[in-house]
Amino acid sequence: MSLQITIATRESRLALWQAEHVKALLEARDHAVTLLGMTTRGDQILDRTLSKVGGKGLFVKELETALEEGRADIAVHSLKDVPMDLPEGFALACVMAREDPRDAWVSPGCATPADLPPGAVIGTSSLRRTVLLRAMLSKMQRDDVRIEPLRGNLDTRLRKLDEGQYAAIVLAAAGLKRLRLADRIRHIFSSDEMLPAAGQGALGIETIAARADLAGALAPLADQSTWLAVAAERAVSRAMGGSCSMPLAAHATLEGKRLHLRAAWGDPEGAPRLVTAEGAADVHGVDAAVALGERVAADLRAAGAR
Ligand SMILES: NCc1[nH]cc(CCC(=O)O)c1CC(=O)O
Repeated sequence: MSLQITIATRESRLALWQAEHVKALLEARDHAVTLLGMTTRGDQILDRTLSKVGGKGLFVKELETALEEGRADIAVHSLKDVPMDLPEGFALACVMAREDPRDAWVSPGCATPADLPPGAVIGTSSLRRTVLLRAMLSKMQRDDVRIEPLRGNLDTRLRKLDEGQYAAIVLAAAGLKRLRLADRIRHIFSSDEMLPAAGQGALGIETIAARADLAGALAPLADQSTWLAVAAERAVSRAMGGSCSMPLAAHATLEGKRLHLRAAWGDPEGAPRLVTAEGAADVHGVDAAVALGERVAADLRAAGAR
């Protein structure tokens, strides 16, 4: 059955690309789709790091209000920005196939961190990237390198790099690839070098939980392997306190039915060291993926993560 579907979306270039992507997929199945663009608190606060102003919920609240008031039917999110527990009455109806989950190094002058000149400044505001970079730089005996805050949408961050405020910045490869900015990438960190954030690279579609009428339209967009991987990753985050503003990485990969999960935590104020944990399990459903995530989180805590 063909439906009339309105998509609530933020208005950054990346958010609009993602909403247009979902629109095209739904239109290909004969649904009539309209976009409802909106500005969120998270888009307006550009001068402070997100963890200090309330975290990622800031990017989804206004979209949820539009769903609640019936102004939109679905909201498209970068899954990384979606809180571990949605407010009562909302559901993550669909997780789509993941883009590249890794982090990218963007720098006009330095092919990798090893090329950084003395005293160089790297830009990032993510606590996860900060603790992972600190650990990496410490191993390289590069305590001279500074890591400084970098906020704003992708274009803003690239502009600040081009203006010379930073020697390099670290961004999600997925966002750069979606906006055809992959030519800016000098190096993609392997997950051994820099473990990705829970949900990085995946898109999630949120609805009011009661909207069973949308299930048929959304089912063809869902990707079961991504769903299992991100369920495990998000279970680590939830078990570690649920906050998205944690210096925490969690990344899972599926080989057949075998789900491998790794997690890392670093103390932003402490020594530049990482606490890590990993595990694997045969998964036939989301419960086993979540159980693996909880087990790895318990190991991470036992190893000293807070
Ligand atoms: N926090 C902002 C955000 N949310 C999702 C992405 C990238 C795309 C993705 O992970 O799907 C980004 C930009 C970045 O981290 O560089």
